[in-house]
Amino acid sequence: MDRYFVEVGRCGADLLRAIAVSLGIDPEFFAAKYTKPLQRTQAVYYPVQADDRPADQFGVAPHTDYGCVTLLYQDAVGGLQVRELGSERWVDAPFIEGSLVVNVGDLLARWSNDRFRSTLHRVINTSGRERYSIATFYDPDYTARVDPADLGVSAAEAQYPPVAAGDYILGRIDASMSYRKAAAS
Ligand SMILES: O=C(O)CCC(=O)C(=O)O
Ligand SMILES: [Fe+2]
Repeated sequence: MDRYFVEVGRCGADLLRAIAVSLGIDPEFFAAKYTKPLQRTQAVYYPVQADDRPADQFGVAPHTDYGCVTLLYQDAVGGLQVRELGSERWVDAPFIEGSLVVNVGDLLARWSNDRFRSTLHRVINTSGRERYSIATFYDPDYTARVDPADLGVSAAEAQYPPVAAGDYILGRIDASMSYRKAAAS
């Protein structure tokens, strides 16, 4: 797992170079924002879900990830679905040997002024088998300034003010926790 953590982080850094090139900015732009990245790599276990489960029972309920990019390794069981933009359609993201699924998160959407859009996704494991995945949230330094202007967004176009990456991500985590607490009380 230690080795996976390091290698998947390298993969995330390469991916961000490609994203920088696609935005027409310095390929090393993100490297300077990832000197002590907020990288969380976690294994997730999904028990078997019954065929007659309630409609609101998910392995993971529909959500977007909070940060910049998520690199997901999944096993061959399947169950990950992504929502097609502009439609109500859930599309399977099946296991492909030797591949990682990449999700754009809300912070990259914000940074790029929505040129990159975050991907709504969910997991429903109706395979009858247990499922495992390893999700890596590859996010910038806590103090990295996330300013759309640095990604070539003009002041007139910018929809989001600058924010520190860690403040944004922690704010989102706190909000989801208080929502859960409120729902439980
Ligand atoms: O395990 C998966 O396939 C997805 C996990 C996920 O979406 C998440 O942890 O944010
Ligand atoms: Fe996710």
